[in-house]
Amino acid sequence: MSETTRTPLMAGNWKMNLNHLEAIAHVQKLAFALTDKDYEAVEVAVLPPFTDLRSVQTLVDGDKLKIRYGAQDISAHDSGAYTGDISGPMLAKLKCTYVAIGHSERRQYHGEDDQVVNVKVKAAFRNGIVPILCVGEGLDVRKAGEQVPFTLAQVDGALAGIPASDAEQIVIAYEPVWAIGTGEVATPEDAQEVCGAIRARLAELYDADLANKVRVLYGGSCKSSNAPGIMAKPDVDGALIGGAALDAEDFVKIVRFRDQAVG
Ligand SMILES: O=C(CO)COP(=O)(O)O
Repeated sequence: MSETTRTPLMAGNWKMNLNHLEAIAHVQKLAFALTDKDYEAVEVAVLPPFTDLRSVQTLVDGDKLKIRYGAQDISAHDSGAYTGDISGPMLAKLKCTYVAIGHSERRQYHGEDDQVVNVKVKAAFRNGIVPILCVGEGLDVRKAGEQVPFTLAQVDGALAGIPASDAEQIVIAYEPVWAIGTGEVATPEDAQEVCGAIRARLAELYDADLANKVRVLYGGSCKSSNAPGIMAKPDVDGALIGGAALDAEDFVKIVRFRDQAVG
């Protein structure tokens, strides 16, 4: 399938890093470096910890920055007795564009399964926030060669009951768990295999038009040195970046992946 109209999304997942003051400094660095040309070519987003979001919003609003931002998780519920949770209406009030859902660290450390991910995807859409749905296999699954069926089962689970009018806006990030924070990046071919399979599944679940609209990202040890090769693949429409997103210079280089030779 062609990549014709999809604008790549480069989203920095800060995970549990940078307090609200560091967040302001970091976004200022990005804002200083990024140009209108960058924003025309690529959509740029940051996903800071909850405690940073108000500061980031104030900076982005006040200076009319073109950087988008979002959260790393969302409650399945819109309000009530859910101690420690943050709701969709709260994120919408802070003008979050995106929310990451089902990140492997949430699945691993917080026991989130496909059913939980599904209700969180619904909560995001209910509140006008675009989910960045994270999927991907662990090393054992990869070694067994089962990465495609495993990842597609996660996609099926997350999208159960989601109408096409919502699904066409979703972003799906393929993040093989064995590549996250390990320095062991997937090859461009590995990324294409699963990202292409995800798009084909969207065409089956919905239709080819919708599948052609949805951005499928790669995540896992993505850096400026390996981004050009991975982004050159037809079904990879950007990246979800962890460690390298904390380095403003490298993150900006990833945004400018087209300026670099495919290595
Ligand atoms: O989990 C990730 C982004 O969500 C990827 O993390 P790293 O880029 O640090 O491997």
